[in-house]
Amino acid sequence: MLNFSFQNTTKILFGEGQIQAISQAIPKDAKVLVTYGGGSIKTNGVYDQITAALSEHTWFEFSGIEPNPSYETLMKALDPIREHGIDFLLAVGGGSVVDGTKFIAAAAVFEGDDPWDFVAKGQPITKALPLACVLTLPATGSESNIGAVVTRDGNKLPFSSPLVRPLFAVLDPAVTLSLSDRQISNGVVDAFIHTMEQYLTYSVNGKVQDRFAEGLLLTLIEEGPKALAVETKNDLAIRGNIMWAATMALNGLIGSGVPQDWSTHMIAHELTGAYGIDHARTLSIVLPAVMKVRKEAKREKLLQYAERIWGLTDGDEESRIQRAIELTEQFFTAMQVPTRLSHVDLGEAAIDGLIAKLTQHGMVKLGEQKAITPEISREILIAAL
Ligand SMILES: NC(=O)c1ccc[n+]([C@@H]2O[C@H](COP(=O)([O-])OP(=O)(O)OC[C@H]3O[C@@H](n4cnc5c(N)ncnc54)[C@H](O)[C@@H]3O)[C@@H](O)[C@H]2O)c1
Repeated sequence: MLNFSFQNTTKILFGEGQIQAISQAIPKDAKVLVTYGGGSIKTNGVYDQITAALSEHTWFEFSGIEPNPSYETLMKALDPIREHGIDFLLAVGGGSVVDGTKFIAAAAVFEGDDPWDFVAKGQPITKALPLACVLTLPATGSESNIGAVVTRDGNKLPFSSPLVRPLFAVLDPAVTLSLSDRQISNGVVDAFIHTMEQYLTYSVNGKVQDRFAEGLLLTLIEEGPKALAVETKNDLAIRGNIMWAATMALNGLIGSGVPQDWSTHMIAHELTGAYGIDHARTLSIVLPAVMKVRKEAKREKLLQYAERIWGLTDGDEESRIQRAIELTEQFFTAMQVPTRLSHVDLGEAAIDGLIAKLTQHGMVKLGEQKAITPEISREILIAAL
């Protein structure tokens, strides 16, 4: 395997009732800003649990962080931070709220002209307010990683810094019971594709990473559909397995010491940026096409994936790979997400604009071998039609 250094400092507080643990986990003298989204936490009891847990803290709130959080919304949080001398951020929500809060944490103490510079221009983040989170939607892994994605004027861009890694993350599977089927699907598929981005590359004999990744993929394939089925959807053990799988899929562990792809994400971000399609639903469209177009470069891993995930050992290599891609698409369909651009009413006419945006965003050498040029991205989008 490749050399690596791995450190994940986020303390995980897993299990039912763990929200109350934030009363001890946040310093008593902190001035806390609780950040959240559109208010689902007010109807599912999470807000009340936060209020009870913070009864001895000084805290304020900032709401309205939307899915695919926007720069404009996030910048509004800087006023209450300055006004109240906030020195600790608690994100309560899904990946959008956690990502948005990471941006706020760095923007609040940014010393340059415009915080967008650390997103669009890669200006280094040298400080950030401490943050932690209560996760309400298992999907992104943002709760214990250093990444975030923010959108400005249709440009959806990632940034990362160890300084924005949450100090702790509460993972209570019970808070996911209020999720809609659509959000459950999105979360399972997002976690699945995070795993694939770090697994389906080329072999460096990283046996531990591969088998951890395969364990996550198998868990998501086994438990994902159960979280949608009427008889099992409220089963907390199923929710718990999905929640922990999603965290583990993108906390740095399975990606350490192995090549990583991320072309599916970079191409898919343009679909969200341009058309506002849910993150996971863009990934489920792009990944099968990446598997098809990059079949040769990924051959060895595709065969391993076919055998270990789908039990495919009969037939020639080509037919096993083909079948593994079909089964991946069938899994996505079972999870009720689209697998073609046509499923979201997009056709060939959209492709020029998406390629122009990718190029504008510097996404011109994507993939584990940096071999995916805009021309190959075009092939991928055509394969996804
Ligand atoms: N930081 C990372 O490593 C990383 C990785 C992948 C994706 N992302 C980004 O994360 C964002 C997507 O995050 P997400 O998939 O977690 O979804 P989300 O945070 O956008 O939430 C989706 C919807 O679910 C609702 N919701 C959340 N929890 C709920 C609950 N318990 N009950 C009812 N409704 C609830 C939200 O209000 C929202 O309307 C995208 O912007 C994506 O690009 C970040």
